[in-house]
Amino acid sequence: MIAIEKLNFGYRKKELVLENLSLHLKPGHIYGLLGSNGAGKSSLLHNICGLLFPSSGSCKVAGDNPANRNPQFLQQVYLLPEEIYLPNVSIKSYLDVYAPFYPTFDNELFFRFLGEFDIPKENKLQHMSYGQKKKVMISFALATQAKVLLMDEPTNGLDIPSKKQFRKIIAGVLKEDQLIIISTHQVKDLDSLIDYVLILDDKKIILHEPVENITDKLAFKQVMSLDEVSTTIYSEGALKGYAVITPNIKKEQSRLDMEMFFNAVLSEKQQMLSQFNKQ
Ligand SMILES: Nc1ncnc2c1ncn2[C@@H]1O[C@H](COP(=O)(O)OP(=O)(O)OP(=O)(O)O)[C@@H](O)[C@H]1O
Repeated sequence: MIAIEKLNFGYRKKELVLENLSLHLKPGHIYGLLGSNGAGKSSLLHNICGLLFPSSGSCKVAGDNPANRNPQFLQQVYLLPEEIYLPNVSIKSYLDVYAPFYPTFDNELFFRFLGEFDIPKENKLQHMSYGQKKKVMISFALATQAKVLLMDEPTNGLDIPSKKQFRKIIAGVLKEDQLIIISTHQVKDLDSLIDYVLILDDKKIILHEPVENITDKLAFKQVMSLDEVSTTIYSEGALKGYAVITPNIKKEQSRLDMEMFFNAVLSEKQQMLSQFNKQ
């Protein structure tokens, strides 16, 4: 569905933001795109949907080159941007104008999501808070049923109960022929939501793993003292003792702590990545 080969991209000629980046993504999955502030997540999403163009390399999405901006391609791809700016109209007028652009747009689904987010459908966009507007746009994005759905920091502006609601809604929407990428630096928000982790660092994708592979290779544990484990790769002080990541030699079951995993990959890069490159 997405095939990117040796992509180079920069806002200025001599300063690349993405360098020699290759990435292949399949439909039927929710990918979490993680990276520090300024790592280039938004730039990558914009290249995928044809709002920015690579300086070299190839980018194929749903069989098309996004840079061509073919109308048929654009109808299948939806980007929910990090910052949203909405016109001063009612929700209904917004739908009347923008929904027809997406042939697969489902009005019923839109109003169902709006209801789940507790947004009255008669509301005017100009009378809403930023978080409420974000919920309208998340509902709109999901109702497009676009084949490629890109969500850039979708949980920014949502309160804690709404983040939970967001997770619940996303978990129920994915279709087999659809692919969702959720980009964020608020790594915790992706817990129990995604099935693949992508980490963007140093201008490229340094990690691309299914969640179950991560917990197969690594064990996430709580210990009172670091002496209890001999093969710690990474540790963080926790309320009671330490949270640690070790190689999962005994094939123990543990739950992926997304935030700790992300911190560990950035701070113990070689050691963490080598766990996944072993045969
Ligand atoms: N319009 C622009 N012109 C010039 N440089 C830009 C522009 N937009 C972003 N950049 C630079 O490109 C780099 C990548 O930015 P990008 O917004 O893609 O990162 P990000 O991973 O999405 O960050 P964040 O998590 O903070 O949203 C940063 O160094 C940023 O300063």
